[in-house]
Amino acid sequence: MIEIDRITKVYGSTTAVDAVSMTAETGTITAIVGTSGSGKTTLLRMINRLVEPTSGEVRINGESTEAIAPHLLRRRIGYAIQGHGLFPHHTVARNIGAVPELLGWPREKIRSRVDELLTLFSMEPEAFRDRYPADLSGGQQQRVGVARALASRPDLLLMDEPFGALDPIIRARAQEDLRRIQRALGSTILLVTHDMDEAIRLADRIAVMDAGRLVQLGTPAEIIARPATGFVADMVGEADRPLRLLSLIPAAEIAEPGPAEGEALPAGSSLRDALSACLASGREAVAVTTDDGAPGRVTLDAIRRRGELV
Ligand SMILES: Nc1ncnc2c1ncn2[C@@H]1O[C@H](COP(=O)(O)OP(=O)(O)OP(=O)(O)O)[C@@H](O)[C@H]1O
Repeated sequence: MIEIDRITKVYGSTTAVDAVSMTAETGTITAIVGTSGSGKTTLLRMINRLVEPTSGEVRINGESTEAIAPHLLRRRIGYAIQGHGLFPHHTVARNIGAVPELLGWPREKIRSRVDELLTLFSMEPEAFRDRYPADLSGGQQQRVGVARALASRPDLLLMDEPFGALDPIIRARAQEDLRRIQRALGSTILLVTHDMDEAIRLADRIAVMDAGRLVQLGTPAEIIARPATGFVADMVGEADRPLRLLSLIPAAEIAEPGPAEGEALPAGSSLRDALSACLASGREAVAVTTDDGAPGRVTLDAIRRRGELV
């Protein structure tokens, strides 16, 4: 578990981060969201002590980070940033193996870890391990950057706008990959983003920052349905709130028995997908497959009721 306890950073007359407290459970993704200058990056960098806090404390599995030398701490905490920060003159394998090498892992163990991570990221080890960053696409470089941050099985992975430089299609794929890999490895991730859609898609919990303060911490559904302040409501986007809520609810959850015309929605579709399918086909209901595999349907009326915010 990660515990952040009244952490504060003051620069001259600016309080960049103002007594922020929050916890993140092991094996979860927490997204830190806020407008530019709200203190997200400063908060993240105080966790691995790239920025020294003015006051307050961070504990990782009960151990205060103050008690650990910063260079040792950073070997235990992965860090992935926008634009990946790969070493250009090192191969993919050396980039991914950089921290295990510092930790003195045996060569064979590093090699098998590199191959395991490349495979997890859908990059054939034979084809990629000896390439240099310049010979990869932007999306591949980004995957190698995240693989490097995960290589030593860190207690925690910090990510600062990791997908910021990617185009929307590659970005959506990178988000799906991250979620899949995070589940497979059970990693604990704190991720900074200014993109509320990204936070909603990826995070178990969202922390909203405004002017250095934490203004709300909750699940995506809580943040959308009950924004704590006008600022949070603005971040979610007033007009988009019902659609965003629908995107979090599986269609199977409100499926009812009965026939519907057309092909069934793929398993795992959300109510937003169901709404879209109804609108596109001009039908009042769409066929879905329920969790127990039986045929069912979701009606426009049911979607409308579920999307109400009051
Ligand atoms: N080294 C520094 N010296 C002085 N002020 C700083 C320093 N680093 C950050 N700040 C100030 O602290 C505040 C928070 O900055 P921070 O970079 O944490 O915000 P952010 O939410 O990550 O913004 P962005 O999304 O634009 O990266 C800003 O007002 C910034 O100008």
